[in-house]
Amino acid sequence: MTRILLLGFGAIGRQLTGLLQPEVSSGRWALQAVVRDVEAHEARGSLGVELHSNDGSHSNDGWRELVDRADLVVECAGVSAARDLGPGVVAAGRDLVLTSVGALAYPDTRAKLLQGPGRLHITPGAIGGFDLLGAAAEADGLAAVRIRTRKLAGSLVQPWMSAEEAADLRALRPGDEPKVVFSGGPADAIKKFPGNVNVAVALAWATRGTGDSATALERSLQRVQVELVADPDAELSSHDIEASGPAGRFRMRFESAPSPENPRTSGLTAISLAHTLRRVAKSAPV
Ligand SMILES: NC(=O)C1=CN([C@@H]2O[C@H](COP(=O)(O)OP(=O)(O)OC[C@H]3O[C@@H](n4cnc5c(N)ncnc54)[C@H](O)[C@@H]3O)[C@@H](O)[C@H]2O)C=CC1
Ligand SMILES: O=C([O-])CC(=O)C(=O)O
Repeated sequence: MTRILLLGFGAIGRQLTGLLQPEVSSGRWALQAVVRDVEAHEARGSLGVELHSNDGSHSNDGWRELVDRADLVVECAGVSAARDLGPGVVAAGRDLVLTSVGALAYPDTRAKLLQGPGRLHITPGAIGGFDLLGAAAEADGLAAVRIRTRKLAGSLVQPWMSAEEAADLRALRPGDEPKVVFSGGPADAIKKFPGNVNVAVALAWATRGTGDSATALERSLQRVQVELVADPDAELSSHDIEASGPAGRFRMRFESAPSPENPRTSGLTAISLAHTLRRVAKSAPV
């Protein structure tokens, strides 16, 4: 039996649990989840997952024991939790699947996550096409990589915004002009919108090319250009990717229904994560 420990049991963790029922009900996989407040989660239904509470600190004994007993840890809690708790997982020799890929944009976290001995696996999440883009990047075939993400305005409101900025976003109504809320690189984007642009860092990871992973990712983060748009007409969250260079010109568009539990998150993310887990479990590289 493969013991999988979920860090976080929100929209992605709960949808993932449903998607993994074939493995769970056959007894091949067992799921546990670390949450902030067990009682609150039990009130929503634990979906058969054994829940444990965590005070958010990596020195918590309960958390360390759970990690030691797991075969695989799956982070789906947010960039901050990934930065706080992810490095300890790989240091303990456990494989970690990262959903909050934005954690890799922070050089100190990146160094620890890539240091091992546990292996780090990155889910493509809400976007895809990484096989082709990765191949082109490895052949030095890409010179420019761009991603434009559109989401409903309300899902882009952040705690650091002024009351006026937040109110302007919330006031956008269908038919109003879309508003660009960020334009720049993935490392700045993820600091400002940690729950919305993990895909931009994942795209930088996918197109990092060859060589030492940490150095290659840093270079790639400089190349990727991100635009984040609040779109009052966006029934679906969308990601438009454009990459070009000596290998050619590639355009991809991903549109997916937002998760009913968390409108910041595309429903496709958990679907992609389930696929990543199945590949990791078979030890195929993802
Ligand atoms: N790679 C991708 O394409 C995408 C990545 N994401 C990432 O996935 C994260 C989770 O997304 P959702 O499930 O939609 O968010 P959510 O807010 O619905 O669920 C996250 C859960 O994790 C819990 N949590 C946070 N810190 C914790 C800790 N230290 N210990 C235990 N539990 C903790 C929260 O209380 C919450 O219940 C996002 O914050 C984002 O970083 C989200 C969408 C796409
Ligand atoms: O789910 C999405 O559409 C993308 C997202 O939130 C992220 O990358 O953080």
